[in-house]
Amino acid sequence: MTAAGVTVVDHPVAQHKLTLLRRAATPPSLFRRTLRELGALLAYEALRDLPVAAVRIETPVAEMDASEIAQGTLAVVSILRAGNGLADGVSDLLPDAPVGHIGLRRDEATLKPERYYLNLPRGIGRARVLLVDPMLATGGSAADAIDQLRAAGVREIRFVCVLAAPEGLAHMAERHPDVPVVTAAIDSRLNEVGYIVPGLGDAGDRLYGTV
Ligand SMILES: O=P(O)(O)OC[C@H]1O[C@H](OP(=O)(O)OP(=O)(O)O)[C@H](O)[C@@H]1O
Ligand SMILES: O=c1cc[nH]c(=O)[nH]1
Ligand SMILES: [Mg+2]
Repeated sequence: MTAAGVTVVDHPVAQHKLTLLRRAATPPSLFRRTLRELGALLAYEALRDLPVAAVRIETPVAEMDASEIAQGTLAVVSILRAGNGLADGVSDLLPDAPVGHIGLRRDEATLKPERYYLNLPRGIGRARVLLVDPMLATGGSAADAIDQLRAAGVREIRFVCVLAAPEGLAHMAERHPDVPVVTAAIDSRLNEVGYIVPGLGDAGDRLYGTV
């Protein structure tokens, strides 16, 4: 467990969508739509304590004190490629939050992440960052993405995934104990080629039909 905590979103709607993602027979079109919907549900839970600003508004009936998420409070960062499937759902929920991208690909032999792209929104150091990637397997990709966010001056980060392996959670606890993890499930283990078991396969390939 990470010191900052692991939240498993066990809501029936989230679990139903997770089952669709896990099924090998689910085609990319349904996988993409479902990952997007689950991204919104997981982000909703991960942002439960996001600070809001007071704002005076007029309803058709009266003036009142209301609350809103101020511009600059939140940024979303997606770990390419598969993270984009979740990030689209977060953008459905919070369309004004800027979205950054960190390009990482896992080397099939070493299972270590290789960097190939970085594009972060201006002023990201002042925002809380929701870092999204469906799979936390060895944890190498998430930990490296967090290293890059820290180097850019980000202080508060939450990591949202669909599936976490115990090995990935242990890696996060060691490298980034202050980063909370929100996931739809914790699976049993990694197999000999670093895939989550029972898992859902290669999230990027299933999202983009590149299997
Ligand atoms: O926890 P780890 O062991 O680092 O593995 C998880 C990473 O592997 C997958 O990406 P992949 O490298 O397959 O890239 P893709 O999204 O482009 O398919 C996944 O989306 C994570 O980024
Ligand atoms: O099971 C896994 C592990 C890493 N990356 C994936 O896409 N799936
Ligand atoms: Mg992949």
